[in-house]
Amino acid sequence: MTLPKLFENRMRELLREEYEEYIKCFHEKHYSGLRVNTLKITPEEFEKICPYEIKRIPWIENGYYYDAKDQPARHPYYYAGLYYIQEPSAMTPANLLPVSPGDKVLDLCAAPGGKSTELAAKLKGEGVLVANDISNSRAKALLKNIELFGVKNAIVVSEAPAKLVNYFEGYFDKILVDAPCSGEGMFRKTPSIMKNWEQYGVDYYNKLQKEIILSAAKMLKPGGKMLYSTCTFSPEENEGTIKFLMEQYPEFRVLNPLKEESTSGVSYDGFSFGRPEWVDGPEELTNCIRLWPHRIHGEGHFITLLEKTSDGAVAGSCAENKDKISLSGEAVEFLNQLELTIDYKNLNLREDKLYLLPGDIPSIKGLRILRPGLFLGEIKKNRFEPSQALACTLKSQDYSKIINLTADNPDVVKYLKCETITVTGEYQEGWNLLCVDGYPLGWGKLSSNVLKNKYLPGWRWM
Ligand SMILES: C[S@@+](CC[C@H](N)C(=O)[O-])C[C@H]1O[C@@H](n2cnc3c(N)ncnc32)[C@H](O)[C@@H]1O
Repeated sequence: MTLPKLFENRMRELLREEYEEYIKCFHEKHYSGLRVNTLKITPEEFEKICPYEIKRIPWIENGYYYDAKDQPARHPYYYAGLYYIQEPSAMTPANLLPVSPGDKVLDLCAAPGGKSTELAAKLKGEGVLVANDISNSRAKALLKNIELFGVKNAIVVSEAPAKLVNYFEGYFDKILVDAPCSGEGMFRKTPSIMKNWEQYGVDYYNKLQKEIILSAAKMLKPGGKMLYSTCTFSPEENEGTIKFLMEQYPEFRVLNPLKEESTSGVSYDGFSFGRPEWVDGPEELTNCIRLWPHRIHGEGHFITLLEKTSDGAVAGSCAENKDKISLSGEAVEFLNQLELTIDYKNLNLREDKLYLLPGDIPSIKGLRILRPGLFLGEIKKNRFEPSQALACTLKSQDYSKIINLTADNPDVVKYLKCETITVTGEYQEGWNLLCVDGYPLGWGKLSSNVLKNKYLPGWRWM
């Protein structure tokens, strides 16, 4: 692999005696990882059913290395949302932001959702996650991952951060800013990023990062915590951005995230700290974390946990759901059958689509919203069609009409390819939830042993 000369020179200057060791890692393979979705399964349960070899990532409780030849994205468990494929270092930011159930959380640069899905898992369905990405096409991928993961309490948005400030000033308890960056930490895994680095350079991204972090700062509650991360090494984009934030907003201080979290069973060996001297910045920048590919089994990353200490902006008042609806007929009948807590005052009907909104949120009218909450289904001429997203939030015990197949049954892949399947056995007619080894995949409508396929066509197995 040929690295850009300018990059090599910069790295030699930064790393000095460590440079040779760093450069050697380009001759080694990169590591593949998956992160277990704790909304659906515990790591211990997953270890029992995982059909291929996995090994714990030392610093991520629900993260595992796998061998690329095993292709976990082509297994029915992937389609059941049991895990997310994610580079091991990229698991660290969401892991180190201390999110608790009930928090109001913003993921400002969220697509395709690698970190949002973990933040949602930490919320355990309580509180709200606003997952945003400025790119509409990338936000669509984000939406898919949020729904596949079975997240009930997310709003998916595609907006410029500065516009969100008008709606959410001082509102969030926790914010993740996984900023667009020059991607130096990913050169080994995705060499094509080098072209981008040469075309745009560090300064282009640094300008964007400064704009984004200032908007994020305004949306954080006093006492709230914000985690800033990149997958690049350059001091300007990392310590430099944090120094800039602290000059504009002196109420921010840098915390040591490794001291914040309970570290039982987790090893942070190989983590490096921030370098204030690289940007002539304050000493507390040593609390930042840098992951180097020659020190851990993962790619390059940078992480800073910040706290907003003093009184800043005041949270906007929460809007009532003014579009309250009274539901009747099939929709109510269907929803009443589910073991799903539905606060009926949070139901919202937009055209023929029925949503369950997260409670306690400001008005979001005027924003580009991909999902205002959990999409429950469509009401068509008084008939109710449950959605794919709803299927993904359920556990098999939440609904009585279940067709459960084992992962090695060829009908599972047939179903995921949107084909009609025939079932034999004692099943009830109507809407059935098709499961693989007890984990829901999607809906089908059963009539005389023929299951009409209702799997979302856009998600089908290719
Ligand atoms: C590093 S990626 C995010 C990866 C994501 N957090 C994940 O874990 O899957 C950065 C994202 O920032 C988005 N982005 C670029 N400029 C932005 C801006 N001005 N505001 C918000 N997001 C932006 C990009 O579309 C991109 O999806």
